[in-house]
Amino acid sequence: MADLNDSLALWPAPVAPGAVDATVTVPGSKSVTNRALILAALAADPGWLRRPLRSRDTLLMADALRTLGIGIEETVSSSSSVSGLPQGRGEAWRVIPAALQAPAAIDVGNAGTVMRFLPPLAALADGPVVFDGDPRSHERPLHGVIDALRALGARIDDGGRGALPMTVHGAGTLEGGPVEVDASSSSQFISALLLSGARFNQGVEVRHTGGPLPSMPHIRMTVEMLRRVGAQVDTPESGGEPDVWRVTHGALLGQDLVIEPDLSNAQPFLAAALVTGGTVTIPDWPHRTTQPGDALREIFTEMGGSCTLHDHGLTFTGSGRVRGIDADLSEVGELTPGIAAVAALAEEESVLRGVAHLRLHETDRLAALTKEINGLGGDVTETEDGLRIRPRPLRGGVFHTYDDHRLATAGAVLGLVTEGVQVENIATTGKTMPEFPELWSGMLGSPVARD
Ligand SMILES: O=C(O)C1=C[C@@H](OP(=O)(O)O)[C@@H](O)[C@H](O)C1
Ligand SMILES: C=C(OP(=O)(O)O)C(=O)O
Repeated sequence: MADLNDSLALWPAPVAPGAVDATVTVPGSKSVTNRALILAALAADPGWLRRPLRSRDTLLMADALRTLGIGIEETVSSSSSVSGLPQGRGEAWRVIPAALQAPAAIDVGNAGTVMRFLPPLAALADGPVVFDGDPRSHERPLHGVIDALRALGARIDDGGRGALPMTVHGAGTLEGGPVEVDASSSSQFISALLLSGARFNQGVEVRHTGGPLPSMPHIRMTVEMLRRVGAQVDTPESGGEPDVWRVTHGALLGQDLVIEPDLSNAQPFLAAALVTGGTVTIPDWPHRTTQPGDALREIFTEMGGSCTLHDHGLTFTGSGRVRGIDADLSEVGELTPGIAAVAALAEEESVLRGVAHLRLHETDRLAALTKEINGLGGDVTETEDGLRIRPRPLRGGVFHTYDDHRLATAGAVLGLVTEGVQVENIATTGKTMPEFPELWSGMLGSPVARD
């Protein structure tokens, strides 16, 4: 698969001149921003998103909602309107809900959140909504959303593929009610149905059937954000049945929400501290959060660092030693590429488990990490549900990224301590962090390296 991409630009990954020592302000969370946009669009009154992430995935979501008739106005708000926000960082989106318009055509790019969270909302529009995206979006699982919406009363034309492209024939309302979904290939099936569920006539009761459900923190994020806008949500954790989530029909409130920094996008910077024996501070690290990236405090501590959560953020310090890890990453799958990069630089073997579903992410992440780390001289083997990584001295070479932002940042981490790593298409980080090259150079105290 690498050869197809060889024509894309190569980015010479900078080698760290020594232990890094930096403060890195990470942009807003993709997962929180795209949930907040959906909830604001479905609310009974206007709302605000402060410090939203502006990246390919969130701009696709905002554009799609605009196409459906939702007003989204961008403003640069002054610090006075949000207490505690420094001047100049207060960009905000004002979201003005409206009746959902169709016909409409939506580009999902390769954003799981867009391709899965929007179809339930489109079923509430009055007419056909066509969904399409990058070639990879046709391969990513969507059957859970399609089958569930059909069972809840929607008409969907997917040519029998159970995947994109497809047309959701919105009827203005959706009956809703109980539905079974096998969400073992993506937690986003559950989140998608819950996010719009309060607007279905009977609400929604989603029962997961099938193998282990990945990415539980992301489902908790959905539940918590729904409750914040006034939805009544029953969950296994609140005394309900295992694997069953229920959202009661009702109006959602417009809210004023400050988006947390994206802790999964903080990962490469924390990894930089770990592999160089340096220190990185991430301002505004939340003291309580549902983001899976919060698990990095524990995971990277086990891998050799230490951290302090203080009033201004998180400070993470590497010890100069990088330890191997044996970890079940099913709850935090999106952290796997970054953990794999660190593991390739460790002193002992690592085994990463519980992440078979990563084969269906932006790319087949297990195959891509194996091929690319081994291409630099590493020793990675794919297991049934993850990776076995035996550290070996690495050498320079091209690190292909397969349009996967997290492969690109993983390559940058390897390049910090390996001369001559060239990351192909660093611009693919624009999916969730367009400013990655600048932030990386800034962390290293050097001018911006551009592809
Ligand atoms: O709901 C979300 O915002 C996400 C859920 C997870 O998806 P999967 O459960 O498909 O892994 C995660 O990997 C993705 O990056 C974001
Ligand atoms: C899997 C990811 O994204 P998506 O929302 O497209 O599923 C990711 O960001 O690691």
